[in-house]
Amino acid sequence: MLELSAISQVFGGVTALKDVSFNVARGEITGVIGPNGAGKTTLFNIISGIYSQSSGTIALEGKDVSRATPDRLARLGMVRTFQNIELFGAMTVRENVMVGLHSRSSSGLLACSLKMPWSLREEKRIRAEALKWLEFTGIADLADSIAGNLPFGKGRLLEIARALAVEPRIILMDEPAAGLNSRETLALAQLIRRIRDMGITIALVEHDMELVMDICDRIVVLNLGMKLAEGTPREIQENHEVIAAYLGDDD
Ligand SMILES: Nc1ncnc2c1ncn2[C@@H]1O[C@H](COP(=O)(O)OP(=O)(O)OP(=O)(O)O)[C@@H](O)[C@H]1O
Repeated sequence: MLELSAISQVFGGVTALKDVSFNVARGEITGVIGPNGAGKTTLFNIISGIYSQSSGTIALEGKDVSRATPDRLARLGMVRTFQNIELFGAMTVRENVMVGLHSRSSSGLLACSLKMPWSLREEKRIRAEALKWLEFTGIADLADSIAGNLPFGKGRLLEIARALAVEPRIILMDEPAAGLNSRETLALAQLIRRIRDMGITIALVEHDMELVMDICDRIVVLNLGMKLAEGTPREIQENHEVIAAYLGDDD
């Protein structure tokens, strides 16, 4: 689904990533883990088109997307969520999801805001579609609440609902469990599995080891900017180099 080949990133004199290669398999949950400063965020910013890597290539479903912008990646079916949730705080929960749907609709945001007759029908369809994704993520009862007033955990679910609404083929999740309590983290694990079971590929960066070991089909471990190991959760848990890297981490 997603192929990374020899990705390197140098910031000034600092090598943040060196020759990192791995594949994210279609229909699987792939976790990227590693001690602080390992290069996880940098790698995610490169994959999602926010940074342009110093060298190396990226292919999405066989298409070269090495220098693709986030917009182009979204058109090709790749979306991401952020560690620091990015929502339209003054809009309602439902409107936040509708924004993504409008960007794909035929009548567009302008026609809808002018309330053109054909766009009213489209608007109704989009409202219903948005509600469907709020139901899927379990926050439909909050549809008319102002997004900026949501508790953090619900905000994260809204961000995921908005990402799903554009019907991506792959979702990148940047620390989806950050800031969640243990009950919310368990619910998130179930939600992520349900997304995978719909056939959507998932790649995530995450610090919560229990969550990663629980939900990931495969795990890639970065350390000091390099790929240290790759395998099933069990293989990673038993890998001595991985254990040593984490014991050396004072996180
Ligand atoms: N914009 C930047 N400019 C300079 N150096 C950077 C930049 N971004 C990251 N780095 C450096 O690259 C290395 C990898 O950082 P990165 O944030 O990707 O690690 P990480 O694995 O995400 O860490 P954490 O788990 O703490 O979030 C670090 O040494 C960091 O200081």
